[in-house]
Amino acid sequence: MFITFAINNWSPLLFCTALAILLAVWYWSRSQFVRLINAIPGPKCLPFLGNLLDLNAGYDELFKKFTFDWIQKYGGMFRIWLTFYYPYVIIGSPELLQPILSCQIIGPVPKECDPIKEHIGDSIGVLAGEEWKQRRRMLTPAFHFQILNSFVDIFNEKSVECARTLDGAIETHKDIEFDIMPIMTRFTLDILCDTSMGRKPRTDEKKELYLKNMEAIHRIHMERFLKPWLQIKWIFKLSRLSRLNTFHIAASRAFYDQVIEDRRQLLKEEKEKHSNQPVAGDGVNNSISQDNNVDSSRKRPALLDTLLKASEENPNFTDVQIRDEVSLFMIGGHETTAFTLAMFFYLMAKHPGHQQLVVDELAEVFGDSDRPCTSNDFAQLKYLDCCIKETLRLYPGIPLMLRSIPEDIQAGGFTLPKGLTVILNFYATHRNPAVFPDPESFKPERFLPENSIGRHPYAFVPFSAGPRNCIGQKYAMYELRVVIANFLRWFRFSVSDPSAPLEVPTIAIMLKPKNGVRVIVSRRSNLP
Ligand code: HEM
Repeated sequence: MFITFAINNWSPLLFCTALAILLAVWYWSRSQFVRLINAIPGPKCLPFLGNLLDLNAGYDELFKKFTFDWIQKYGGMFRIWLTFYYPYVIIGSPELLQPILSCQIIGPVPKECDPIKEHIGDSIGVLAGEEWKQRRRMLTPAFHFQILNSFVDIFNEKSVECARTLDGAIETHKDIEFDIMPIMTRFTLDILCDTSMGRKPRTDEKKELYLKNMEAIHRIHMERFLKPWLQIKWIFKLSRLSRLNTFHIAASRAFYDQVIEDRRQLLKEEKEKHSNQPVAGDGVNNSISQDNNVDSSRKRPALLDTLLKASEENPNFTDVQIRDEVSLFMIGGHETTAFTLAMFFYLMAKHPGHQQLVVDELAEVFGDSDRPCTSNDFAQLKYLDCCIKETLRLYPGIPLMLRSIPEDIQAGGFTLPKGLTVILNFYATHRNPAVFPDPESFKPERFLPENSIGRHPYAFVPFSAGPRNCIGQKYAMYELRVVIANFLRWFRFSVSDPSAPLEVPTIAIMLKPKNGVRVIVSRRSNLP
């Protein structure tokens, strides 16, 4: 009786609500925005659900559809609908990437990045427009080549330390494959802490804790990407994941705060010491670098100094903003390089002929000397550079990038309307057979100058391209060259079955090896 009463009394209201929703959907579906998106080819959509059922396939299946099946079927660009309301356009060809990446208007990051924002706050990675420009201008000097040159010593010192760790692993595993990814991750975190923050994290325990927090945060982000309802803030807040997220973010922030406090304290002490001496040029960095009585790690200008100096000059640049930048540098700067190093050694192990060519080149440059690698050697390490590029082509650490279209953009005869979220697929772009024939094969020769003539400038974009490209690109290349030049002089990498197909990594915001990066490591020569 109650139900009959409710239906009788509420049915006009229900009817009107349903009609209003249908009208809104009809109006929306006829809007210019939707018509422009639907002009782009893509898989068939169901009413209201769009491609939701196609997408309910797990990361690996979805990544395959985005990278191979649909990109090939629809010719480098396709659209999908998450229900009738959320469209995405996936782009995987150089010609179509160019107008988006080269756009001079730096738009806001898409709403899908909100979960990441909770961690990296208002750092350069999420700023837009004038704010982004100012921050980029402020941070760029931190990557000046003189500063990068001063980091080469750290790359060399840390290489020796990591080589000792690898020696221990060789001893334990004795000619059997083992996963080098954890060793590379700790190694690049150590390097980043020394170069960016000017002091390594106090204990291995703190480092381990930090890495565990990062892993947990990544897992939570990925779960939120795959489950659209978890992107609705209030629903997420009710979930157990939200409490875990808050816990892990707070723990990683405590780590960053400690690093910042340590460096600030050190700078203060140095400044006090120098208060009676004249200071030339750029205050903070020089006051440290001119002191010959302090140990070398204290003398080096750290990337963090740029931020601390900016906060001294501009009180609007707050401690929270410094911490946000530190968090982005820490995330963007060590996992990407760790993954690239591990995949490089894996590819060398799979291709002993190519490994030998790099070793021969190193012998030409270094002879029998065990001297450290310097930036003056880089120009001669041509084949090594080709191998690094081929590794980044096959395994770009950041395979997919989300961008919000800041103004209507023409691409491939279609209009991408302002406000649309596009997914730039670097993984697919790097596997375009028209640009890179036999794309799944490791062929470093593709990057020899004579074989690169006429290649589209957006065909190889592991560090993205255009105004918002990776600010740490040169830093990463310096680090990769020095570490590889050292390790391939000291170690030999191999696998038990070179004919097995190449590893297909999974995606967890960045690329991630599914079963670790398993290689056999043996000694080639003594450490210096
Ligand atoms: C192999 C190593 C690396 C790869 C493949 C890589 C890749 C990328 C890519 C694709 C982007 C663009 C992301 C976007 O716009 O959404 C980016 C941005 C960025 N990267 Fe890297 N990166 C690497 C190393 C580094 C290092 C070593 C640092 C710092 C020390 C760094 C710091 C940053 C920062 C701060 C941004 C944001 C730039 C901005 O928004 O203006 N990266 N990186």
